[in-house]
Amino acid sequence: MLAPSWEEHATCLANAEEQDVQRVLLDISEKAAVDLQQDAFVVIGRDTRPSSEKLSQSVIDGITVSGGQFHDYGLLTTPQLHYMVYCRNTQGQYGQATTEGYYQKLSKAFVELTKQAFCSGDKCLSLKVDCANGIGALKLREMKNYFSEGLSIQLFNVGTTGKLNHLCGADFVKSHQKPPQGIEMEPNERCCSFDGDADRIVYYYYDADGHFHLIDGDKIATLISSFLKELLLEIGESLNIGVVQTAYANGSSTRYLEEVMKVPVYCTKTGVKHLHHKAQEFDIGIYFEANGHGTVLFSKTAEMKIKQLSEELEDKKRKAAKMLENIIDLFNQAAGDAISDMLVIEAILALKGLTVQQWDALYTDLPNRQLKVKVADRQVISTTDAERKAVTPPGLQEAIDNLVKKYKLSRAFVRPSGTEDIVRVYAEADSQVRKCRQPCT
Ligand SMILES: CC(=O)N[C@H]1[C@@H](OP(=O)(O)O)O[C@H](CO)[C@@H](O)[C@@H]1O
Repeated sequence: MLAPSWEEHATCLANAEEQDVQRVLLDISEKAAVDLQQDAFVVIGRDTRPSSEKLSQSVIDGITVSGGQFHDYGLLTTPQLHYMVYCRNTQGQYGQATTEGYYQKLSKAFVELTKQAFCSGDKCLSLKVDCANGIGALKLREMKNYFSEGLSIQLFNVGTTGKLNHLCGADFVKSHQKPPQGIEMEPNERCCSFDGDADRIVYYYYDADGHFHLIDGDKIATLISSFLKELLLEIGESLNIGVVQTAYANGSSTRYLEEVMKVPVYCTKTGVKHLHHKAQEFDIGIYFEANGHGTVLFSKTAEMKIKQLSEELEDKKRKAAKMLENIIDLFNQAAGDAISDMLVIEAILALKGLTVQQWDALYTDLPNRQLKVKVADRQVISTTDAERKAVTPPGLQEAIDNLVKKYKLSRAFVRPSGTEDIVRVYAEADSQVRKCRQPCT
């Protein structure tokens, strides 16, 4: 099963009285169609933090004393662990449940795609990757020989000296809107950052004038959506596409997707489980949080149709259908995955012949700020409309509305964080120049 739904189930359990646990478990197994007669099997993976080894051993001890079965993969990125579970739950149909299987599946699709971009075979992409001093560094190092034909990567912040996510990684780059420490960047050079467990990715570059440009999850979703839409147009198939975002998506991205690309956009609550579930409603569900966490899900119908067309169609149309087939294999459909997303993005840029600047120029982000505020009790704030409107405390939403209406293309919201004891405040508008009530001196 996919982890997001289990998170919900775990919350359910944590809130249950002891005597209710049995009933809750039965309810969960019914909803998730789990056969309780079957022997339990636990898939274990861990990251590079010193605590992970002990935690992992405790899980193994617990399973062993209760007579359960398990497979310990040792070091894995979070999305690789999701991939292993997905492979096992589909009896190997999705892929082979080994790191070798993961590397081969993704690399094969990537090399096939880039071969089409570089027909002469004499070109190769190059990219600098900030690994946030996390597990991504180990896994990319293991994997890079599998795709070296199409992409040459240089790894930074590989964990030999620096601390996990400290002054580096996708979250640092996104929230500070500046490059990580420890990476050497030349003007117009394409770079990306993973987060510590390699389930998020953001891109960035310095322009010739020394300005830093961040390309976040919204722009990643836009690049992917436009590529997939073009391919569907080419093969003449009208599969149902949906893009799923959260309230943190920049207003420019939503407008671009809806008004220029004519792709339907949906907003869910923050947290990848909400986006993942919504994306499952489409033939092709593209979901990304602005912070770079996301993937694309293809329905069984879409997958079968594309496979059939890649056999039936001819010439350019067949080529487009083949590309779609490889793109399906290249996306980790179990969870958002920095390695898989990186390979998808690199393949699309190569196939479309786009530079990082051209990709960035698809639309201009509205200036925005996101702050954390410590309050005595964050739960006094409750929200509605996918967390875009405050319901309580009374008067809060009116106060926000009164401020927001003074600015053009403006939007702001507050919500209690689901992961930290803080309230998050987000605001965007057409300009970041402060409007003075009094004439400025
Ligand atoms: C604004 C923001 O980035 N929120 C993050 C953060 O959730 P909060 O509920 O906002 O604390 O952590 C989540 C889990 O990593 C991630 O999915 C989400 O995008």
